[in-house]
Amino acid sequence: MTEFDDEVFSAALEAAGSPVDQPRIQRAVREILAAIGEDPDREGLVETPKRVAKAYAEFFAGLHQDPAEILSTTFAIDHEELVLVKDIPFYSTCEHHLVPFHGSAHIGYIPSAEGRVTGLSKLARLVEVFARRPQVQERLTTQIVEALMTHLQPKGAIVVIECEHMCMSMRGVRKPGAKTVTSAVRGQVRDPATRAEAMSLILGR
Ligand SMILES: Nc1nc2c(ncn2[C@@H]2O[C@H](COP(=O)(O)OP(=O)(O)OP(=O)(O)O)[C@@H](O)[C@H]2O)c(=O)[nH]1
Ligand SMILES: [Zn+2]
Repeated sequence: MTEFDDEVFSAALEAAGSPVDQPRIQRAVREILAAIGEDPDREGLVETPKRVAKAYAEFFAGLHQDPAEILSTTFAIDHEELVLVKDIPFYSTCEHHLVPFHGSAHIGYIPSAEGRVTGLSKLARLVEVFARRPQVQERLTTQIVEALMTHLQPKGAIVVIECEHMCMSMRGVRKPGAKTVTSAVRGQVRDPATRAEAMSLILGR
């Protein structure tokens, strides 16, 4: 967790009066500790249910945030071609195993005919809204591109996400380092030349 994430999400949770039921999570975590054969009352674990509840409120804060609000700030700029923010790092939680998957998102769009664009940071915030939920990578990718299309009404958009899934690294098949890449492309970015330009900008390190 970077300092940036900590700062942004603690502030967001406080402001929103987090609707995550932390006492309920605490009770469940205490049960899990007992179920694995640990002593939930030993010194090192006594505060753990509280810490986990707080962490879960942060991991799943996106369930209570509205993408429309994030993309509501737009301004007109005379730019009719691709705008791309790449290498946006993020952490999400696999909905099958409740362990992290993490990696980078790359988001591009071609502004609407009126040249309405949003602030670049809003694209990174959009990733956080959908990543901070129980997720699968394909849905995360689609939700981001659909939110862009709905709320910015651009001529087209592309989202590419590259992740390592801890459920494939630390358990199960145990293949650390394996990367999953997903993409979703809409509107004019589907045009082969535009799509190729976007992909070369994304992949050119
Ligand atoms: N398509 C997709 N699959 C995912 C994602 N995250 C986790 N999975 C997969 O979800 C599947 C769940 O499979 P199950 O057979 O129900 O669960 P499991 O017995 O824990 O599976 P293993 O991981 O193979 O041990 C696994 O193959 C995971 O790799 C994701 O974001 N997208
Ligand atoms: Zn998983």
